[in-house]
Amino acid sequence: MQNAIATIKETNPIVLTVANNVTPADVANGLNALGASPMMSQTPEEADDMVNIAQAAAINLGTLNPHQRGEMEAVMEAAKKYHKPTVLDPVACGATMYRLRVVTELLHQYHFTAIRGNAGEIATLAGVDWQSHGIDAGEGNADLEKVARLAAEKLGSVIVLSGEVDIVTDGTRLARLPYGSPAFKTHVGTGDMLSSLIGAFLVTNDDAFDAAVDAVTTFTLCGQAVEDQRPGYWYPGLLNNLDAVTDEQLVTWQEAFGKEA
Ligand SMILES: Nc1ncnc2c1ncn2[C@@H]1O[C@H](COP(=O)(O)OP(=O)(O)OP(=O)(O)O)[C@@H](O)[C@H]1O
Ligand SMILES: Cc1ncsc1CCO
Ligand SMILES: [Mg+2]
Repeated sequence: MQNAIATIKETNPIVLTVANNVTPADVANGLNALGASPMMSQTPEEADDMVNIAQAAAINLGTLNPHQRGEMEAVMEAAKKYHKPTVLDPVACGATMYRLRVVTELLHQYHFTAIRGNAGEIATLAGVDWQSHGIDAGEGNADLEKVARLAAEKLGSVIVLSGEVDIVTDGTRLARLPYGSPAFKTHVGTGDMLSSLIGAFLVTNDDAFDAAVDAVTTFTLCGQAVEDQRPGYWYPGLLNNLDAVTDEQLVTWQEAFGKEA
């Protein structure tokens, strides 16, 4: 979509996030700065109503527990019923047997429009050998494009494999997006923010691949364009840029920061 950012700022789509308990404020403020309307809930009893009024839903596995799993299922049931786009953030899904079992079962039960994770998380979903490091990507020598494509083919979702270069693929189309900066790694939860922001962009475009490309491009350029990249200054700068960014500004930044990926 040509005017995805303007559309979000004009229409304020509600993005329901089943958040982890580490970064919910970051996710809410990131969505809010861009112009979307964040909403969080932990109660299965209201999941149907919540999804009904939301335009998209994001599920974050960060601090998964059995109660929250019930909430995730209730939200996904409602998303199916109301035809709302969904995003999964499979935080550290290979780190424990419990997470691996729950994510495997969730992916059997439900289809997600998009899935956003780091290399370790997407490799786990694709069934590729990789040494994750807790919530971080860790190390491996698999070809990340192949890993992302495999996951997309296996799950039928748009995959966003984030990192220094972000890879977006629906199994057929593939984009390598080179924007961003090391500062992203200094703030815990930038991945969680990106996952819920993808939810907002999915509302602007029926083509989930294009929507995910727009989301990644917007978020990473807003972070790269911050003048002072020191951790204590960078994060407020990121929020300032999400607040001020326009579709035109994005093109200007893309031309200024453009590099081969
Ligand atoms: N080395 C890097 N250079 C540029 N951008 C990066 C780099 N590493 C991560 N990013 C950006 O940081 C954001 C979060 O991606 P990352 O892969 O770090 O997620 P994550 O591991 O799930 O993070 P978190 O656990 O903190 O939520 C993405 O927008 C990505 O483009
Ligand atoms: C630090 C941490 N632990 C579980 S979730 C989370 C936030 C990053 O996803
Ligand atoms: Mg993460």
